[in-house]
Amino acid sequence: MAMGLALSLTWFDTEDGARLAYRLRPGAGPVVAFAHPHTGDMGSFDALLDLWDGPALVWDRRSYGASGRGAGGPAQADDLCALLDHLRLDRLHLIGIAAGGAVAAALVIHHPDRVAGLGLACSFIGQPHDFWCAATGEARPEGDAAARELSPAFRETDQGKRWAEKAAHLRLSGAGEPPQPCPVDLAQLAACTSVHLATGQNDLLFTPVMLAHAAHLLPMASAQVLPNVAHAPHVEDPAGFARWVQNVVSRG
Ligand SMILES: O=C(O)CCC(=O)CC(=O)O
Repeated sequence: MAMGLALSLTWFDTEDGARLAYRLRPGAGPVVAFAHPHTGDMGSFDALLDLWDGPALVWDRRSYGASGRGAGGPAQADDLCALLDHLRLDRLHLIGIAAGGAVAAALVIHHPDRVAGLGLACSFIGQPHDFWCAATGEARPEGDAAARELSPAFRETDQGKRWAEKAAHLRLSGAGEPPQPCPVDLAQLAACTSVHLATGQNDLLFTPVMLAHAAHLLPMASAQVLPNVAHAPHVEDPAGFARWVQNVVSRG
């Protein structure tokens, strides 16, 4: 069952000169594209993609991992749209984690015909964190990235330590800087079908209470709390996360 990504690293040049790194595993059935969070790059899906053996696309978002910055032109969702055009992927399933969720949601709003099913995990959905704190009365957690984003037990594991090293490396390399625009209008998203929300039971950043508020704002969406994980469910529990992704794909 474990296949990893069959194809090696490939590159796509945007119009403004950002060289984007991606991996595509083709095959029968719908492609699922995974948009990574601010604390990771496409490599953060390695364990998940050892379990998920269907067609898949991952890429380093502009300025993350191996991808360049270009002249700072288009919004992030435009990068994804250009990549999909280049790959001739007319329609796919799209999963966005944390900040990757804003990219995924923005693509769906502007190109609803291209996305068969949208899954947003641990995502502020393009709103500032203060928006969710004000709506729920919850506060921003303290501490470093690992303290804010990982379950306490997972932090102590080798994978947890590797996650923290990668997050620190990305921060030092200026990944995500300057911030790239990715506006998401929740009212527009509410008009989209096939939206699925999730967050980790232990997520201190996008808490289960915030998830309930998001489900209130997006009443057409399904909402699920993923057990025993925090803000990086794809890394903490790849098998459980793969089951949620399968659910998104099955429900379309
Ligand atoms: O922008 C979001 O939805 C969440 C931002 C965040 O949690 C940082 C990350 O992507 O890891």
